[in-house]
Amino acid sequence: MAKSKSEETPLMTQHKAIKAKYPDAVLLFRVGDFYETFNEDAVIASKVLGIVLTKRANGSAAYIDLAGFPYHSLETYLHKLVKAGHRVAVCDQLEDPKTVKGIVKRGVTEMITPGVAVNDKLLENSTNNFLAAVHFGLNNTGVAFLDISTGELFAAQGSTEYIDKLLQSFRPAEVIFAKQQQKHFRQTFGSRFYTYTLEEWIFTNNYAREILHKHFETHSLKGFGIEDLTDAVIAAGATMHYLKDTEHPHLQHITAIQRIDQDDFLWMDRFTIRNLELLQSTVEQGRSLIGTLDNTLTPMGARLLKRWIVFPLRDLTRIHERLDTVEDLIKEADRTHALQQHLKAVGDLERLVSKIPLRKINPREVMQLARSLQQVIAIKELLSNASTGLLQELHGLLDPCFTILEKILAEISDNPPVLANKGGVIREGVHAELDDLRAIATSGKEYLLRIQQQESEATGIPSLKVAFNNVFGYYLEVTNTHKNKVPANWIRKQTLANAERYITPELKEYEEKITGAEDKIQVLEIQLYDALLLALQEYILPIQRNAQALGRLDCLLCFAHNAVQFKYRRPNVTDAYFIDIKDGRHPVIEQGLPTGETYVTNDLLLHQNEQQVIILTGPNMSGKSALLRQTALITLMAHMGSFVPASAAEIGLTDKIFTRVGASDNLSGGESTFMVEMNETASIINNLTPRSLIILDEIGRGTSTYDGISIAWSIVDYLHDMTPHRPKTLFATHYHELNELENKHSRVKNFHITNKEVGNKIIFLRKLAPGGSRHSFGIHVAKIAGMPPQLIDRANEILTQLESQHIAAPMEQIAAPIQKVQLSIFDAHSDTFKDIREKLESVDINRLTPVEALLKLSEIKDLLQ
Ligand SMILES: Nc1ncnc2c1ncn2[C@@H]1O[C@H](COP(=O)(O)OP(=O)(O)OP(=O)(O)O)[C@@H](O)[C@H]1O
Repeated sequence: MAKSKSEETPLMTQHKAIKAKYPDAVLLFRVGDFYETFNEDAVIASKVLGIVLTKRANGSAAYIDLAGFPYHSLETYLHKLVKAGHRVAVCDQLEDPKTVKGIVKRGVTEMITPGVAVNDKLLENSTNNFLAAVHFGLNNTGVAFLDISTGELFAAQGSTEYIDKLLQSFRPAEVIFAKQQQKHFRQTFGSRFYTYTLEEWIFTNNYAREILHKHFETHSLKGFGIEDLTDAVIAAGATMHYLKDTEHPHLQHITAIQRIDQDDFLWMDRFTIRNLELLQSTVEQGRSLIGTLDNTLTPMGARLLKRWIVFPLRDLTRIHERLDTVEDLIKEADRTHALQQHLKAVGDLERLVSKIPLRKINPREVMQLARSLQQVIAIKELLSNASTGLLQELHGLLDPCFTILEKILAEISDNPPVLANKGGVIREGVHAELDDLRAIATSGKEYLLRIQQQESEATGIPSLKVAFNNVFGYYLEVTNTHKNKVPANWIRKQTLANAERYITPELKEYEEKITGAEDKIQVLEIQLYDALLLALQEYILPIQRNAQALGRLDCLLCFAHNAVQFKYRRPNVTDAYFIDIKDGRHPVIEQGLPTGETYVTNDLLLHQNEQQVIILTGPNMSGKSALLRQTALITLMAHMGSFVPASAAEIGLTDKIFTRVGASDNLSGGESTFMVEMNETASIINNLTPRSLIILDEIGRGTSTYDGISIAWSIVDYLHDMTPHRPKTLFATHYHELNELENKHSRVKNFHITNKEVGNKIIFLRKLAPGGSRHSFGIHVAKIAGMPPQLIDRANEILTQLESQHIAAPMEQIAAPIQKVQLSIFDAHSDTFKDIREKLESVDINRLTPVEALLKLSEIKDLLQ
């Protein structure tokens, strides 16, 4: 039949049909030895990958854009496309082109998105790659986090604030939710994440349960403790659905759902995780806590440590268990050293085992898995006489899986090739037929060498060689100098610049024998390898248990290592209501100090009944923020079961740590507005308990001075008067007016960070001392920063003038900001708030200084309570 005018090629018709199923993904379309992209995909690929964009004829239809790359570069290019935020569908040839007439069958074999990736190049060893699903229910929000590369699946539900904290802790590479909830998601969580929306029916209870029951082969989700958490179930179901949607049907390595329970962990909201720089520094090239503490030896340990940091324990027994273990590991130094040596030789068991059902594990990785299991034998042996409960538990969990280990070692050769079809994967002696075929292949090869020698002698061509290529198989190569010696019965196949290539009937006869054997060897080796993988599949669960146990052991060994290396001490974590730190240091700053400088240590006591609120003043750059954060970090580390940077520390059990930093510290992410600062502060005040620790760093500075003082003042008032909670609070400020509060409240104490003035220079002593400070030396810091001398002189002049003036504070300046403060801060006192304002209006405001006005305000409030 004649082609109609606009008819495209069959290849493009096939491409169009497949692309229609993946409209929002870049389709990598395998054609021979290349992955090609067409049309809009080609434009993207050429831009992102820097490959040439060309045009190609498409039958009698319009020309199309085209860009491609060799198939063996897939991983490299995939990485670039996904990192650039694209979803990629890999479309492979599903038949051998040699055996098919006409167009080869093709289909998408894998879809890669930022949150669904198993390719090594896309993954970071020490970081999980989580896909998250979020579902807003009627009363709760559900979330699930799934890492297909490790098989871990977590689920939780609760308030949006809780889910926000979990999102900050797990830092998913991609978040999915229902299309209809898009606006809600943006309003609640902003645009911090790479997101993708799915149809609403996927986020339903029945569908989620159906998909989860089927996958886990259960009738309920009780075993995972999430049966009643409908929104969490929906989210977990959505993640599993998404994996199947992205062409990942083999998920036997996802063996459980782990419930995350808010009450099990010391609570830190997302602002605290950010402000304390737990996972990431807030400044470019700065160090985070994880960057300092992570001395783990395995990827499992490194990933787990990140979770231990954002989910510190809240259970005294479990904290002590970890501390006891760290102490024991330090004491038993020889055993610890041996454990470390064996752990170093363990591969990424979690990710290796996850590749089994996905059929992505190569022979070399199978061998790595076996060698890791051999280390398990040695580690288990070393733990056999462990004295602490935790090490005994780990000893019990370790299982070298002897049967499969022996099978791998018996069947896979010592140094196998990466690709199963390359030959040499299976050892000799495993399969009789394979051995016979190998004998033929090798003797054939030896024979070819003999031919080479014989022909060389017969023709007198010394440089003659037998070689092979894919086009005409085995051939004889003769350099141009000896061309004239070639016998007449040789058939010339190719002429090169310096040589000619020939074949002979004898050569072809042997070639058939050898290649026949080699083909059979390849088929047999792949069969045997597949059978081994099938057997290995039965061991997914025990190997995962090993991986988890080794991850925990690694974290504990890391704590022991840090304790010795950084001179950390065991904290005494008790159920008291105070925090008493002796010679505390900031774990991150102290490691980053230039050589020769030492960190100035400080003692700090926060006590619910005596020293509940500390107002900390001192010059700019003196170390206020460092002291605040080190107190929070020491408390947090103690709750992780780690030793701490202090000579001694008594840490009362803490259930929540809140940190807030004045707005101008957080200029990134569009979160620098004063409103955000106030929202954050309001959310602390509404969530406090007697075991909470609050770190406030220059709260109120995001607005005018009077507004700021008023807010800071009323926050301290409020926290002090919060009976019976009395949350322990550290408040650093440049508002020296707040020092007045010590006289007003029994549990508010002033401290300052000392400095010394030598001539016109300030030396920071960084020691904490009782009493408030009156100066911030901001102008001095400006001078150090290199401001021009004229500017500095002028600033000093203005400062002197201001200090000598009596600045009256119009009462509106005090009252107005209070209106601005979120009403939620005054939730319990909303009537009081109204009364305060009435009383305020009756005062002759023009006569008062700001501080007097605030005292008045406070008095009025007290009166009304
Ligand atoms: N105890 C200490 N020992 C040694 N160096 C310290 C100590 N405390 C702080 N520093 C160093 O001083 C720098 C400034 O400290 P920090 O940011 O805590 O000052 P600050 O008083 O909060 O300043 P500002 O009021 O300007 O925000 C830190 O980055 C650190 O390098």
